Amino acid sequence: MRPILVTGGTGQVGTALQQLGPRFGVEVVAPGRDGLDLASPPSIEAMLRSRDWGAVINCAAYTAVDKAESEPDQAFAINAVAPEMLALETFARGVRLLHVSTDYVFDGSKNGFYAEDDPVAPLGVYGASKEAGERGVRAGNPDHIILRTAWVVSPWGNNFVKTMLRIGKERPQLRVVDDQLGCPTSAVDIAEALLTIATGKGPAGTYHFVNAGEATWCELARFVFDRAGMDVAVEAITTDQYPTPAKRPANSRLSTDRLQQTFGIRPRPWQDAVGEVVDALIRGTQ
Ligand SMILES: NC(=O)C1=CN([C@@H]2O[C@H](COP(=O)(O)OP(=O)(O)OC[C@H]3O[C@@H](n4cnc5c(N)ncnc54)[C@H](OP(=O)(O)O)[C@@H]3O)[C@@H](O)[C@H]2O)C=CC1
Ligand SMILES: Cc1cn([C@H]2C[C@H](O)[C@@H](COP(=O)(O)OP(=O)(O)O[C@H]3O[C@@H](C)C(=O)[C@@H](O)[C@H]3O)O2)c(=O)[nH]c1=O
Ligand SMILES: [Mg+2]
Repeated sequence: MRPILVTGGTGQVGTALQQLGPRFGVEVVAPGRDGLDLASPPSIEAMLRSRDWGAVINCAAYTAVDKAESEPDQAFAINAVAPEMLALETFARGVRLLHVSTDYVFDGSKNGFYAEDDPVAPLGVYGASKEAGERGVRAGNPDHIILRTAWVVSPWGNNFVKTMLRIGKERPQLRVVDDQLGCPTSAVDIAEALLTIATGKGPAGTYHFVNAGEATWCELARFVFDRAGMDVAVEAITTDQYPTPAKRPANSRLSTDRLQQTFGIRPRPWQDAVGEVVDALIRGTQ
């Protein structure tokens, strides 16, 4: 297969894609922001023109959920404007675009797991910017895959597991919200799904990929300390007791039925995936 271009090569999913590329027998080219700046249309155009790409995977994003509330222009520039430009540029070259999106496009009011066609209604700027990005991708390139995922963890970059391990070392007691339900997901598993799709022939459209099962942030925190063998007491609190600039959905569990049926991808339980991440962080290996 021709090489795959990955944006956001220094991020969690971008790093995982670089690591997995060889296993799929494909060259993954994954520049960081200095090699490909999504805020710069000429940078995007030049990178698209530089090689005969087999597919483009957009992993770059403005992911600071709370900060986005006070920086909406920056969030929309990277999460909405740039993906539409990538869609137009890939469409012009006959290249498939795989775009990673988020559970935060939903408002959390559903009882149960969200399907791809459920109505979106983001609660905050980050979610709104990602939702706008989805529309830009659909409008700009019919040959797109929008892969929504959630609660990404890995040994790299910033994520909830790393935050917990860090503050758990500083304090023997933590308070963590127990009324937001979601699907913790490993960046490595997302990368595997993306490469399976990118190197296959399945139909364009919107899909959900998360690890199997569900958890609250509090349950996830307790799992992490248990796995790490750390004696940290985690107090379950409500969202009201932990005020943040951005509102987050109370339920953003995603159903992966469509992806399983279409691509035969079977997500493993989040406990297996997150356990692997915790083990790697404790060992200091990646
Ligand atoms: N993290 C999560 O929990 C979730 C993430 N997602 C989505 O998954 C995708 C991947 O997320 P994840 O790997 O966690 O993200 P990270 O925050 O780990 O990485 C984001 C990447 O985007 C890059 N980036 C930001 N701004 C620019 C820019 N102007 N030009 C080029 N690159 C830029 C960052 O570069 P730099 O290092 O220089 O800042 C970094 O490489 C994103 O689309 C995100 O919205 C979906 C659900 C959950
Ligand atoms: C650090 C901390 C957080 N929390 C709460 C705040 C929040 O409701 C929840 C998660 O906090 P975080 O800020 O780590 O997670 P957050 O940045 O909201 O994570 C999201 O990131 C974006 C990019 C996504 O796309 C989402 O899928 C999701 O992964 O935990 C506590 O209750 N106690 C704590 O000590
Ligand atoms: Mg965060």
